[in-house]
Amino acid sequence: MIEAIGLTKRYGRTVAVDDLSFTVQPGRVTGFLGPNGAGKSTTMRMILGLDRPTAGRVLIDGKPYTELNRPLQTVGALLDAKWVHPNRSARAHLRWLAKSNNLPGNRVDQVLEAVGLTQVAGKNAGGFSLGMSQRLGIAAALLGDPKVLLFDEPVNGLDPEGILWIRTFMQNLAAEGRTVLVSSHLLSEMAVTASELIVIGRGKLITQSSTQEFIDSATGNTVLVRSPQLFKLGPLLVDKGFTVRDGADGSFSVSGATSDQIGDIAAANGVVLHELSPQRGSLEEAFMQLTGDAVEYHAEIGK
Ligand SMILES: Nc1ncnc2c1ncn2[C@@H]1O[C@H](COP(=O)(O)OP(=O)(O)OP(=O)(O)O)[C@@H](O)[C@H]1O
Repeated sequence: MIEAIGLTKRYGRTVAVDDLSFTVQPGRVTGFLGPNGAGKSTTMRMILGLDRPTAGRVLIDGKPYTELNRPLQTVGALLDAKWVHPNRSARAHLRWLAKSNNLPGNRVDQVLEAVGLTQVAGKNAGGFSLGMSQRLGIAAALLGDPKVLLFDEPVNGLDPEGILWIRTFMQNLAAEGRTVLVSSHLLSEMAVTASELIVIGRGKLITQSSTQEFIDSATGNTVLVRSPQLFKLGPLLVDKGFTVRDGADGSFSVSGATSDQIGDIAAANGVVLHELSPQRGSLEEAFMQLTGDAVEYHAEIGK
């Protein structure tokens, strides 16, 4: 478990992290979301003892990182995947890491296998694609078999196959009972990866909730309805107290009703439906609304 309590970091006059409190539970993937500059990386660095909080604290299984007896066996992190000696093979890189951290050498082949790099373990890591480098970074994070794992923007720049691989891998790590915290500024990716979300903006907590709750509160319940008999259906829906708005191409947008309710009313009144679709597309918009004021740099239109 990770616990941040009033965590604060100032760089001169910049408040990168501002009185942030949250908990990250084991057994699930927790997404750490926020626009660029929100303070995600700074928070992760403080969790890992790479930066000192100006105020507050952050604990891993009840202790600050600097007080952990076996840090690499407690927490593993993927911060910058390109951090590897270019002329060293993947296996040599991991052996060196294992040796310098007093970790058993037999873990190297286990973690190479776990991330699917066994076949290329003898090749120079400098020639690895971004996806392979990410896998090597994850292998390094897993060397100490830690119960807590942090991933900072792990899918940035990856192709769809690489994204899917990392997503599944993180979910499997959580299913093993580990604590998995993954930062991203991509809400749509987090929506399918994480079951819990911590959303920050300008260093402050905006919300911590389950992903489902976040999506439900973000999207509301608007349903798009297309029918050649909208003139008949519209008044029926209004009578039931639902709000009906004209949409594009002669469609309706209905608020306050589920698609089941609308379908039932249509069927009971012999109304033909051509489309009945719950609108979930506004997830990114909801994220923008929530974090909009918290974006550090807005693009200046017209420049
Ligand atoms: N070493 C530093 N010195 C001064 N300011 C810093 C330093 N590190 C971060 N900041 C500032 O702190 C704020 C938060 O930055 P941080 O990198 O933690 O955000 P982030 O959410 O990880 O953003 P991104 O998604 O762009 O990586 C920004 O205003 C940034 O400019």
